[in-house]
Amino acid sequence: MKFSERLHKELQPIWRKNHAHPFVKGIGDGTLDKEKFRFFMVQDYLYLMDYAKLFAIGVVKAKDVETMGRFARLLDGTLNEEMALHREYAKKFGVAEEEFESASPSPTTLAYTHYMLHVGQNGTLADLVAAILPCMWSYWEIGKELNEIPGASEHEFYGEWIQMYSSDEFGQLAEWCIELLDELTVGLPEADLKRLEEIFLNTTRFEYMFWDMSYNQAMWPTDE
Ligand SMILES: Cc1ncc(CO)c(N)n1
Repeated sequence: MKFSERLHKELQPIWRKNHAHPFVKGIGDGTLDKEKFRFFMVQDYLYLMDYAKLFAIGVVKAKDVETMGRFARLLDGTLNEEMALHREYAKKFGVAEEEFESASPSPTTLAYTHYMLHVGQNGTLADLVAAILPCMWSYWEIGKELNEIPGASEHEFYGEWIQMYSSDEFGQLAEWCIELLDELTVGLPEADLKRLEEIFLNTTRFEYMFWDMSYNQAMWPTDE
C-alpha cells in the first residue's frame, strides 16, 4: 500500500468530521453566515501567506530541478491564483485587500502556520510534505464533494469558492504532493513513517480546528 493510502485510510474518522463540519455544510448549501465566511477568508489569507513560504522552503530542500520547479509553481499558484480568490471576496465585502493582509492572526491560525513552519524548517523534505498535504488534499476533496450538490457551484456567493477547490488545476497540485510524499517514503524505516504519520495527523487536526475557529469567529479568549 502506498504511504498516502495508509494515511488516508487511518485518518478517515477525522477526515469525515472535517467534511461534516457545519461551516463546510453551510458553504455547500449556501446558508453559511457571511460574517463567518469573511472571518474565515481573512484568517485564510494570513494562513496562505505562511503556507506559500513553506513552498519556498520546499525549493530550498528539494534535491532536483524538477521538484524545485514544482514547488515554485505551487508558490506562484498560491500567491497569484488561490489568494486572488480571497482578494475577489475582499472586493465583494467592500474591503481593501491590504486590510486582509494586515489583519491579526487568531490563535488557531498562528498555531497551525507556526507548527508547519517549524516542521518545514527543521525537518526533512518528507516532513515538510507531510505537514502541507492535509491542507491541499482535504480542500480538494471538500471542493469535489460540495461541487456534487446541485446548484452549489453556481451559488451567487459561495459558488466561486467551490469552483476553485474542485478545479482540476487545484487537484493536480494536490496529486503532485501526494505522489511526492509516496516517492520520498519508499523504503523508509517504520520509525520515520510513524513520525510522518504524526505530522500528517497533527495538520489534519488543525484543519478541523480552522473550520471550528472560523465558525465561532474565535480570537483570543482573553480579549472577550
Ligand atoms: C486552512 C486551509 N487549509 C487548506 C487550504 C487549501 O489551500 C486553505 N486555503 N486553508
